[in-house]
Amino acid sequence: MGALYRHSPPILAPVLPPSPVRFAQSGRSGMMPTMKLNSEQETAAHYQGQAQHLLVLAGAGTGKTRTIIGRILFLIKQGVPAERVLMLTFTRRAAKEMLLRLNNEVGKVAQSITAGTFHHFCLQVMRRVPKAFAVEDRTVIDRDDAQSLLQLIRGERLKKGEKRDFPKAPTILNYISYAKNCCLQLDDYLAQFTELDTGTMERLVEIANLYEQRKHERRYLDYDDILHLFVQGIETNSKLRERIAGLYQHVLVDEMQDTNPLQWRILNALSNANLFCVGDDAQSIYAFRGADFRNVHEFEARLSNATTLKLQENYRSTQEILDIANWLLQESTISYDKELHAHRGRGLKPQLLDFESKFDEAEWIATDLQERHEAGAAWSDHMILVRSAWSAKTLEGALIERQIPYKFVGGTSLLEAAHVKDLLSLCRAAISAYDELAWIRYLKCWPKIGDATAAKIVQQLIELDPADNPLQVLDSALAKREDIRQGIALIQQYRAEPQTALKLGAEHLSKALALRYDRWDSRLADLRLLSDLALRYKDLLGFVEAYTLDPVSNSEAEKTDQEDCLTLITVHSAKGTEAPVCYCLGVQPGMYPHMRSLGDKEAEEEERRILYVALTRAQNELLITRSGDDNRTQFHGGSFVHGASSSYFLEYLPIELVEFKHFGYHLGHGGGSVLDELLDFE
Ligand SMILES: Nc1ncnc2c1ncn2[C@@H]1O[C@H](COP(=O)(O)OP(=O)(O)OP(=O)(O)O)[C@@H](O)[C@H]1O
Repeated sequence: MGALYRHSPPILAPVLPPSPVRFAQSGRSGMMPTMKLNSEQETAAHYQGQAQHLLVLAGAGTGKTRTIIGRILFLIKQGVPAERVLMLTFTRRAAKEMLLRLNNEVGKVAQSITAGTFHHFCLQVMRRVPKAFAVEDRTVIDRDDAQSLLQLIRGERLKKGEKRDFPKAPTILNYISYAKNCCLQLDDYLAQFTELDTGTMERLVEIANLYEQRKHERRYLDYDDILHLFVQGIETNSKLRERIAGLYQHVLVDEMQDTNPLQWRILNALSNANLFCVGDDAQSIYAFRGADFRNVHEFEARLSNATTLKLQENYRSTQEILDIANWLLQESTISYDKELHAHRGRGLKPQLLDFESKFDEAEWIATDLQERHEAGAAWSDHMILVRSAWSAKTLEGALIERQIPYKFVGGTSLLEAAHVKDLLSLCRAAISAYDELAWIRYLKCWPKIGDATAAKIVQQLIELDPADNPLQVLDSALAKREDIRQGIALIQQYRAEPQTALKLGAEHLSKALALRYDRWDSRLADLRLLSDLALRYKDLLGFVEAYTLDPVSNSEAEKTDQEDCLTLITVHSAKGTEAPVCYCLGVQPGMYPHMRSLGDKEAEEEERRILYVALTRAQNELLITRSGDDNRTQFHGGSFVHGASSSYFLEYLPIELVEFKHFGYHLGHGGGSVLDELLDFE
């Protein structure tokens, strides 16, 4: 248990409403509070019309989360047992937040709802009936491990001369993953979407087949296998499908625009239930993972008895902020058919700020933040949106220099840190004798164990009968290494108490790792944090799987301890978030759209949607900053002109939509140039 949030303990005490309403036919006693919905939201949340399936097509900030929660509250009020409700979200964080809000509204009954990502849900089902899906004893591996395995096979199969120009392991994994999520055969996918020559394609398919075989032998499941095997299981076994589909009366899906064709097949299999899918086609930004927003556009055509409702009233932002977002979508060749209206009315014009260099840009933002804070604003009222962790480096430098507290969301995940992976390897090795990657990593943590010894032991482990304990192998092959044996024995003993297992495992590994890593004390603190996160899990496998599927970022894990701080966030992590003051950093040519997508119309469109997500996070103030620190970019009549990027999204931005300032290098912070007065010269 544990990957989903079904039986987690109540996180917040239930808040009782002023005017109690009894549950209708559920037989439960309890209070039913009212949550304010506008008429569009209410029409969707309280829908009782003819259609069985509902698509709620909603713009940014129009209350999608509120509407899904409103729907669940309504269903419970109508007597639908909470355990018959399945809620599928895009991230674990979203599921957790929604359950918290439901918990606040209806108390403990919320814990009976099944909620999580598609991957969590499928894995949870497969763990209940492993034989039916042929996933007994299979360990989930993350992308890093999947890459290591592919790299191993690539190294074995390719001759020396071949290696240099052949696609690398991460690229091969992307191909395999994309083809699986889009339900395509790998060779068809390669022929259709890549320009590889026939020979390379054949070798690649051969390597991919070996990868599948090796995963099978080592009893691994990679992320895509989870969905793939689930779909295979339910589509080939009608009894199984009926049993699973029969569990739920209502299936609610958040961020529908980011579902892929494989996920669509899962929804299709569950469509005996009533589907309630919420999405925004203008926020579809995961095409690189196979997301297909036709799942939204073709919803009614693909399902019989389906209808669409719209939410267009935005509660987050002022009209000036929405005007620029609306303009951005209108410029597209795709018809998003969306015009956001601000419920809050008018406010401040967004600012478009040009800097000579990214250093000026970072300095200016840091100063601006400091001034706002000194004037009484909380740090947490501010959010800075960036394309990638890398593009935020200069800004981070400026924040650190001025001691501005911030948390980074979307950065390196805690589970990607080497020492954390070491501890998880110990856990995985103790759980499965066949987990080659985990065993090699764990064994090599210890002094005097190199590749050759580790490989020898792994070979013996792989030949072990499933009923045997791997400790037998250690006893004979490493008789004198009590340190190595003890780690495995400890974890095996505490498998049902993950928090204790991780705590004792970390202490035990300290003996080996303290010599290996610098700043061991701070690394040990990460390991303790991991053990704290395991508190609400009932078994170690559940914990390891949940966090392998959706790694927690350092900053997310620390969030509870952080007091007031600003948020630095990648746009891909920013969906569903908002802040009174938002800075969109680096919105210059070459970034929106990104250089690498130029010329590919679909990819450029996705870049437009990324910018749309970024702009629509702001509640009161939006500051769009850009810097032209390379010589290819020059200031020219209100917008940048960039040789390689005529499709720059803000190239023809109507100047009246923003308050424009250009900060010359010599001007410093706080002033535009008198030359700006020439900007409206026709
Ligand atoms: N009916 C309402 N009355 C008051 N405030 C509302 C209402 N509906 C939504 N809001 C507020 O509007 C903001 C945006 O809502 P929410 O985050 O649910 O939107 P969303 O559609 O999921 O946005 P996005 O997809 O852009 O992340 C939140 O602060 C929410 O509390």
